[in-house]
Amino acid sequence: MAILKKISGPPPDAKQSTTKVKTKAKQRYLKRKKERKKTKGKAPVRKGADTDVQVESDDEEAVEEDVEPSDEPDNSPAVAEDETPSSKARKAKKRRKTEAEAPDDDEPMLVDDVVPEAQVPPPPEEKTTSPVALPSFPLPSLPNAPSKLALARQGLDPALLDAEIVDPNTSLTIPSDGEVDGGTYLSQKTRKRLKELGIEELFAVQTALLPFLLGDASQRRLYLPYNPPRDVCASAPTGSGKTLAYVLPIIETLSTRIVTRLRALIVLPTRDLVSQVRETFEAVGKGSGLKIATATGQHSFAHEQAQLVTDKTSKLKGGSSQVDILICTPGRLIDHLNETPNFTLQHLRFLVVDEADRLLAQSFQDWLAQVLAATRPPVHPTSGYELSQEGNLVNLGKTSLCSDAVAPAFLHTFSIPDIPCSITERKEPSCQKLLFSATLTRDPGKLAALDLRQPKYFIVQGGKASKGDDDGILAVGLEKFTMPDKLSEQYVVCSGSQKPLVLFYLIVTHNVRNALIFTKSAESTTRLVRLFTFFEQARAQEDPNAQPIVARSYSSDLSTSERRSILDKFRSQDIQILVCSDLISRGIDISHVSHVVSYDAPVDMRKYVHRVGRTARAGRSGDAWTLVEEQEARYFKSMMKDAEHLDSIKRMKVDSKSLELYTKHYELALEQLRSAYER
Ligand SMILES: Nc1ncnc2c1ncn2[C@@H]1O[C@H](COP(=O)(O)OP(=O)(O)OP(=O)(O)O)[C@@H](O)[C@H]1O
Repeated sequence: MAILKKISGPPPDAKQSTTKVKTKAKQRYLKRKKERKKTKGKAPVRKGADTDVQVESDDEEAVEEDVEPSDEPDNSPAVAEDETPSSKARKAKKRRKTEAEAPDDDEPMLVDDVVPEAQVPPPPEEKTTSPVALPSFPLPSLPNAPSKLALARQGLDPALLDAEIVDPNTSLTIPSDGEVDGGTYLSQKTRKRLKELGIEELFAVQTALLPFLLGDASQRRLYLPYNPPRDVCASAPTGSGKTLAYVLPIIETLSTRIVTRLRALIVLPTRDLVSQVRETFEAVGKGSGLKIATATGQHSFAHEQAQLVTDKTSKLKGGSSQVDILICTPGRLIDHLNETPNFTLQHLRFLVVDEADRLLAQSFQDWLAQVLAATRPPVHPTSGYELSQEGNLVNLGKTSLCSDAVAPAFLHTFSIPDIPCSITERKEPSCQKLLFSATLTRDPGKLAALDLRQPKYFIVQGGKASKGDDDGILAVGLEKFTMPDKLSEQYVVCSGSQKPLVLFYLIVTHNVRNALIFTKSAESTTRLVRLFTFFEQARAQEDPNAQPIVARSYSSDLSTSERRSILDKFRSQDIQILVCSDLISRGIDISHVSHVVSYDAPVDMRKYVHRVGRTARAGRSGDAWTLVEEQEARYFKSMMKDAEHLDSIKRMKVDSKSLELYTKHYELALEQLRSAYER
């Protein structure tokens, strides 16, 4: 605005009025001058028009040069001398007439009021020159879109630039016998155990993590108070063996323990996952002597307490753990932290957060902050001892001290005020955090809550990316999700009313016998299972040779024991189709799942990745189908496009003619469902 004002000069009104004043004053002055001349009779002869013009012109110049002389001509001595009374009267009459003829707005502008030329501010340039066009400025335009690389770099955690990008096809054969570990860093005993379990080689994520966690002998110790270990964040596709990537190092490191302390804590989002991970620990750690427990709320609190601690009566600074490894859900963990006497996390050597992005989003009782606080020594220790006046150490009776039960980093809690000694030296807790997920967030803001210590990132991702180069930065910065190698993905667009029929058609025509079908809610799982059961009955009635497919629902509506029984039946293939909510979209490992169907399309890419990841696990092949309602198609495609995944998912067409084959059975099933709900 300021610039515009400057350019355009004073407002037009002001300019006009200045011009007007000058012109009229000039006119009046010239008139009077003429009169004076006439009166004096100095020019009795009437001049020609040309001469008149000339005179006027001369006078005008004089006025231009010196307005001051417009001092009342009446007062000029020459006039005063020559004036007769009659001419005076005439002049006065003329002046009155002139003033009367002047327009109203001229009223205040008497000759006396004319601003002398010298005082008039110089006229702005525009007045005399032709109007100048406003300077033209370039039109505003959008800046160039930042490059992908620039976007990827934005806000990138510096630790991510140092991320190790692992090729998903990397593997390492586990040597059978003998002392040579073949670069696996696994003990002979563990290797033997793995062979018994049918595991012949390490998968990509395992080949990267084992050397990092076990390679350096000094880092394998239980306590590292002066050289605390670096934390680890691992992102690898679904079914790529992340569980063994932490189970193996934990078992190898803890097997050296002499006394039982809670040294590994594994936090998982669901009870089902807790049971599954426990099975892996038990299978691999068989014969290691390590004690494993779970806390999920499946059993009574007292029962769990009895499993976790030996002594609930006296207060022990170092705790009294009965277990080496605890696998739990966050809610129950907090309950034990707050209410189970002698349950302590001070000895933790490993804190594993599996499905980390999901757990970080879970703010239940601020569980993470509480857990992290429990692994750190208190800032202001309250010693259970004080010095008597005689200088003796007096036990205040608050705690029983058994020094070898206290973690080194917590020893200073026993220091006696004002007496410096070696145990007052601050030591770091030895707890190493290990984070895992197929969709691990790389947002430093979200990971900040974990207070990671020099985190080392491992990213299992295909392509030509490698550490530090542009592709590597793109790979880590843009959160691209990697799918299992042998996963084939398709989607079908159909109307909402035809969706169940399309699903049944696909199941029957593709002879699907091991499938997980995901719906959006627990309630819709039940309804869909009922409809499918009626459909199968209708089909069996028409064709006695047809083997009805058994489907069951699996959701949070069921009790834990019911869920376990259903999962067992599905694993043993007594149930062929499990219609489930997203409760088991993460982590659940059922090897024979051949198809995953998203009956209700997932609303975010993370959910999609975890759902489809229930098939094509551990190098097997699998199919993922997504049923997309017509009105959802645009959103679904844009979601895929944003994730740079649209090219990998193919559209499958199901024409209405094909559906006619089963329309009769479907309508019958619908009828039965309606009457079932009416009942
Ligand atoms: N080295 C290996 N050799 C053979 N099978 C393996 C190996 N490592 C893991 N597996 C098997 O691969 C399957 C998938 O492993 P796991 O459940 O750990 O995958 P994940 O990466 O945790 O997947 P998700 O992200 O879905 O939780 C399991 O059945 C596991 O037993």
